[in-house]
Amino acid sequence: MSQNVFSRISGFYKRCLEDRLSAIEALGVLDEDARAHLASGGGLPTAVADRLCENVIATHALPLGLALNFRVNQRDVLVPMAVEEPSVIAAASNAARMVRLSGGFTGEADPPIMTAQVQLDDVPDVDAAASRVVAARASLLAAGDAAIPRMVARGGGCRDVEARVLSAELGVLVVHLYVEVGDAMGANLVDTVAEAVAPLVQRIAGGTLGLRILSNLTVRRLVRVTATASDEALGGAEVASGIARAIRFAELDPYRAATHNKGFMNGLDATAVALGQDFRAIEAGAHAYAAMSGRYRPLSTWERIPGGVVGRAELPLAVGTVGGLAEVHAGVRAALQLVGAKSARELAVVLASVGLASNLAALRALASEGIQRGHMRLHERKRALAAAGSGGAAASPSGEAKRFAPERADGARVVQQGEGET
Ligand SMILES: CC(C)(COP(=O)([O-])OP(=O)([O-])OC[C@H]1O[C@@H](n2cnc3c(N)ncnc32)[C@H](O)[C@@H]1OP(=O)([O-])[O-])[C@@H](O)C(=O)NCCC(=O)NCCSC(=O)C[C@@](C)(O)CC(=O)[O-]
Ligand SMILES: NC(=O)C1=CN([C@@H]2O[C@H](COP(=O)(O)OP(=O)(O)OC[C@H]3O[C@@H](n4cnc5c(N)ncnc54)[C@H](OP(=O)(O)O)[C@@H]3O)[C@@H](O)[C@H]2O)C=CC1
Repeated sequence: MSQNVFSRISGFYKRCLEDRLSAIEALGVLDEDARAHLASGGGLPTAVADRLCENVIATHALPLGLALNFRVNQRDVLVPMAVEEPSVIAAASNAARMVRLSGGFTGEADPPIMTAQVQLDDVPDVDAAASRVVAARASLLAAGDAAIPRMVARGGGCRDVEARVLSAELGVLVVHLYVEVGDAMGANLVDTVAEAVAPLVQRIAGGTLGLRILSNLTVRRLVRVTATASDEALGGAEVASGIARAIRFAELDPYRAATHNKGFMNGLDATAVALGQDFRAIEAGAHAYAAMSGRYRPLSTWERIPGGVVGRAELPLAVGTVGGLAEVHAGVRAALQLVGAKSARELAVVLASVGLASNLAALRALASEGIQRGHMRLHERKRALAAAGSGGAAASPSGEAKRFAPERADGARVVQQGEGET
């Protein structure tokens, strides 16, 4: 399968659904199963669903769309998003188009190091116990590695030990084991390590054993991305200055920072859902990191530079290209093929870039015309559907829900065959 896609497909949204799918199939990034899955409308067989969680009675669908125009570390990327909110995909595509004119997103992710926590209470002389734990580093790493031999064989495993005294008075000691998890998100692997090393940790430190679980604040698994956009692409110097002023607002005010970060997570979460990632874990880590300085802050900044703005974001991001749903959900497999990330680290950089794009699109709109024109124009289509009732089937003139084509501003239905890519 080819991975040399060209993600700048102008006017993609004006085509009908079948034409969009054909255009993507023609790129050659999907295998036969993924093509068949998407051509059949996606979804999940109930027999598979019945194995994924408990008490299953049906499946519950979301639209799957593609955000376009992304270029990340010199590679064009198609970004699948599973999301119900209108304008999220359009907005990310819009900002990616602007950033692309300045060369695209660049970024790097730390090695995939997860954190296992072991809690001990009532530890006598807790500072001395912490020193003993650190001194026993080699045997703790070996005990952890022994619990995950296949991960060690593929080059991962336990890397470091840290002892944190949370309360000297109460003798609360928490021991961290840092575990490299390859291309997995790693939660189950790390929980295995936490439970395996806990008895040894207790023998070394004393006290009463408590929880043995990963931390979702994966501070040794950060991703950093940056992007620039020119005044011209943004719609003028005033808009660019407005974006930089929006950052000052978010830095000064947690009420604004929460909305800023919601906008940042818009496309990131949608992509994480399409890719079968644990979005609860991603959200927990991102917001905990945003508050790490003691004050809740924006996950991204945009700074004025001559002729434009430069954006930067840093956040913990534990995602995987293997494990979780990757082997069992045909839609997730198709989404992973569309993104084409070769490793968990590469995937993390793509996801953080999507976050920065969502953030830029929202700030550009907020700093210029306001959010409502673009957002509500797309929201209206949903309202029309709701007014027509019965989830869309009744709204389609042919009675065929799948043949839904977007409406242009003039209300005409648009079905364009063979529209050229630019
Ligand atoms: C909505 C747009 C993109 C319209 O923007 P526009 O200026 O009308 O777009 P355009 O016609 O100039 O098209 C530019 C590009 O946008 C994309 N695009 C344009 N229209 C579509 C569409 N229908 N479907 C798919 N893609 C679309 C497409 O890539 C297109 O390129 P082209 O294909 O023409 O070469 C713009 O107004 C925008 O970016 N708005 C931001 C919307 C947004 O952020 N929505 C998120 C929900 S609001 C929220 O939750 C967060 C918030 C706002 O509270 C966060 C915060 O406060 O920070
Ligand atoms: N707080 C949280 O965030 C929690 C999350 N979870 C859930 O845990 C799941 C994620 O855990 P995770 O451990 O990633 O998933 P899995 O349990 O699916 O483990 C990953 C699997 O991938 C296999 N694998 C194959 N190739 C590789 C490779 N190159 N690198 C790494 N692993 C490879 C591993 O094989 P092998 O066994 O041979 O090593 C392992 O079986 C998610 O479903 C999440 O929702 C669970 C508990 C808590």
